[in-house]
Amino acid sequence: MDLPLNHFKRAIRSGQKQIGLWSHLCSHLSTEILADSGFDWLLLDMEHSPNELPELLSQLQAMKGTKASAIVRPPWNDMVVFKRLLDIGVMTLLVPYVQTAEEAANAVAFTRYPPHGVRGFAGAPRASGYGRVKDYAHRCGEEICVLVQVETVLGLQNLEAIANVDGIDGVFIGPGDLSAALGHLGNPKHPEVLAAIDDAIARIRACGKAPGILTGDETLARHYVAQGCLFVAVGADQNLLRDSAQALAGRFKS
Ligand SMILES: O=C(O)C(=O)C[C@H](O)[C@@H](O)CO
Repeated sequence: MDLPLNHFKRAIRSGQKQIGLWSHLCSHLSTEILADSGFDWLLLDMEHSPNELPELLSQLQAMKGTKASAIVRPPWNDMVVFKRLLDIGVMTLLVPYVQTAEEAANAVAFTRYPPHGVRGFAGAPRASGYGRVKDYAHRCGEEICVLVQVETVLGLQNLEAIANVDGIDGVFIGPGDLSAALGHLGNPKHPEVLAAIDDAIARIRACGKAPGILTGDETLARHYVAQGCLFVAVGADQNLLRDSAQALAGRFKS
């Protein structure tokens, strides 16, 4: 068996935009439906959704063979969590709350086997096709993609240092947390936040790395694509479900 290719990593490396959807629902059934809906990637969230390893594994299985790439956001920049996610076959990680180059370098090291990093070795994990991918241990670093999330003032100050860390493939700006950090909690469309995001996108691009973002506002999403964001989440599954369920009920009950 050959090492599986990371289509998302290859796409952002070659400058192709990737449109995604944020997934909070923690369900292999809804993930299976979403994965064949036309999105390039789905973000399976462990930071702000009640996803644990068994649910996540079912969602990865549901996405197998679909056109959408799985990106997993672990709850924290944590070696042990990364090791378990990589073993079950996660190929792309979005690491929250990275503020310094050192934290970015740690995130990369957690995904690489020695001597390039500190990932613990498992004999035949799911990621290696249960041992059928013979060169998995030596080659997996080529396909593993590390995206870091910058969402604080300190992170913005260190943006170039973070983006330039070897092994960092992209930098995602967290508009929600960044707006809070800039004193505009709950208002990611405040002019100061929008200006900071545009500036960050340009700086990430200047480092030759892929910028990414999330917004449910279609006009803003198109603006971010035009600014050069290469991976843009344009909505979230729980909001789609909430809005369409509420609208359907409303049409009959009002
Ligand atoms: O700061 C942000 O914005 C994010 O990190 C995304 C949030 O977690 C959330 O809006 C996802 O629904």
